[in-house]
Amino acid sequence: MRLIIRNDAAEVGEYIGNYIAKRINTFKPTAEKPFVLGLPTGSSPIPTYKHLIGLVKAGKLSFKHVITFNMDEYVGLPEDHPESYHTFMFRELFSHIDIDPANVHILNGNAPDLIAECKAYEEAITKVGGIEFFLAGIGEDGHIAFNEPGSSLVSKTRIKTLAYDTILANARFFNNDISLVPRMALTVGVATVLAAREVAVVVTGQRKSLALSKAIEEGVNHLTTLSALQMHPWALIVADEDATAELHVKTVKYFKSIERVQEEVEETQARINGQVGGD
Ligand SMILES: N[C@@H]1[C@@H](O)[C@H](O)[C@@H](COP(=O)(O)O)O[C@@H]1O
Repeated sequence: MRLIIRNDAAEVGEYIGNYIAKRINTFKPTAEKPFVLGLPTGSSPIPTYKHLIGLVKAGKLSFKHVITFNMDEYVGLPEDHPESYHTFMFRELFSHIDIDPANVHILNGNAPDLIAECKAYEEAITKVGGIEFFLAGIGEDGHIAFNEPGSSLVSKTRIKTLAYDTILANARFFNNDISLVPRMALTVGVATVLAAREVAVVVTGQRKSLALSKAIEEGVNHLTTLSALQMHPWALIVADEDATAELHVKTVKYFKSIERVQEEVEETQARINGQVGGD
C-alpha cells in the first residue's frame, strides 16, 4: 500500500483526479473494452470530481467508454431526493462530463426486492469483467462504503444497518435532524472493493485521522474496515496533512521518503526511455 500526502483537500483532489485520468488514458478504453470505475459519494471526493470535470472540459479526458458503479445508496430515500446518492452523483459529476447515463450504475435503494437488487449488482460487475479502479472515501470510524465496524471482510453487496455514529455524521446533510437520516443502506461489500484491480482512497480532514492511523498502523481488523486494504495488492491512500494528525511521525516520514524514491525511479526511467527513443 502507498500513502501519498498532500497539503490540503484541493491538492488531494488534483492528485487523484490526475491519477484517474492517467489510468483511463493509458487503458485506452473502447466500446468493446470499457474502463470500469467504482465511485464514492461524500464530501471527500468532491475536489477529485471537480478536477475530473475540468480535465473533461479541457479535452484531456473522456468518459465515453467508462462504466461506473457507485459504492452505496440509502434505502427508502426517493431517487430524486436532494441527498440521495443518485442526485449527488449527477450533481457533482455525471451531469458535467461526457458519460453515457446507460453506463452509470447506482444501487436502487427503493427496489421491491433489495436482496435481489444486491445480487444483480454483483452480477452486473462480473458481467463487465470486474472493476478496474475503485475510488473510495472513509467514514470517521474507518468504514469503507457503508461497511460499518464489524462488517465481514469478505462481504459482498448487501443491505446494511447504519452505525449510530454514521447517522450522526450524515445528519449534516439532513438539516442536522437525525430523525431524517435513513437507517439502512445498500452497499458494496469489503470483498467487492478488494476485488477491484486497483483501489484508491481519499482521506481528508482531521476528523478522519484516527481512522487512518488504525487502518494503516494497526492490523487488519473488522472494526476499521478500511484496514482490509492491507490485503490488496495495488492500493493507494491519498491524504491531506490534517488527516495525518494521529499518525506517528515515523509513518509520515516513511511514506514521504517512499514517494521521493518513487519519483527518482520514474525520472530515471523517463531519462532511459528518452535515450532509448533517441538512438
Ligand atoms: N457511505 C459514505 C462513505 O462512502 C463515505 O466515504 C463517507 C464519508 O463521507 P465524507 O467524505 O463526507 O466525510 O460517508 C458515507 O458514510
